[in-house]
Amino acid sequence: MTTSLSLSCSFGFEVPNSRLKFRDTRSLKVSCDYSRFEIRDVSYRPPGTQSNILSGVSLSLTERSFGLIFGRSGSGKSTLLQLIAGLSKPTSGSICIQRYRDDGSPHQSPILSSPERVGIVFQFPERYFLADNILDEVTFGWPRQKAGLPLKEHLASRLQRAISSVGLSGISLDKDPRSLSGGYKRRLALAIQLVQSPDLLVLDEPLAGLDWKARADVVKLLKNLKEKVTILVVSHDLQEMAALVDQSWHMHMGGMLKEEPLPL
Ligand SMILES: Nc1ncnc2c1ncn2[C@@H]1O[C@H](COP(=O)(O)OP(=O)(O)OP(=O)(O)O)[C@@H](O)[C@H]1O
Repeated sequence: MTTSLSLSCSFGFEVPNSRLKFRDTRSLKVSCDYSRFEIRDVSYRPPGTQSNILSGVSLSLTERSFGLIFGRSGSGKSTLLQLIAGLSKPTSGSICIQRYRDDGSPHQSPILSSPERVGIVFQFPERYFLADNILDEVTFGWPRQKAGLPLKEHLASRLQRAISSVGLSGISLDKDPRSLSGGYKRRLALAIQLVQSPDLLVLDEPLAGLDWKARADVVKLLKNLKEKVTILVVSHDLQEMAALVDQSWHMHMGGMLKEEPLPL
């Protein structure tokens, strides 16, 4: 006789096999909470202007899934990413992380999203590299002299995790970031954000300007990353991204967002 033990996934809790077989007749159920990243009725009008760029935008993305926003140029996609990353504030509405019980009921009051919880990789991130070696580029802004040993060890382990999760472990950290190939520059841009352990990673056109090989390389990397972090992408490259996408939204002109399948 075998019994199924069903385990549902939790935030920050790895369950490699979701169904385990046991020699018993009793059915055991172990279940856990999950989180969703939520945009609730957000509108945005830039200060000093008369019309909204975004109007009543709502979106809900389950943790460790991959969301994609597509739409015409000028519809408001990049503006939405900037609000999500905390670079501008919504005129109305809220952006938060909501925990749910496994029966779907909200667990507690939502936590308002803050810039530390979100990593953003802009279009052509390599244009913003400042340092002349990879280590300085990734650790830019970290405490230099004052940090004690425990903090330094903690930062070093985060650095190691971020570097290896984007497949840069084999590359010398002394290397000039500008000498990397196009695909590796994108890996570095992702590592810079991952080192902050964000809850959400937002990427604006991650494949733009890359050759076919680097594009395939970045898609493969994103497939691996989505196991570890929630990802929201703005992209025109729908065909190449399709296999990764769990949920998709169409940004219509006038900044109105609707959940729609990819138009392939
Ligand atoms: N600060 C601002 N003040 C006034 N208008 C703005 C401001 N920022 C963006 N816009 C306008 O808002 C609209 C949406 O811009 P946004 O860059 O978000 O579009 P997008 O969908 O990301 O376009 P693309 O795909 O070309 O990047 C555009 O018409 C843009 O000119």
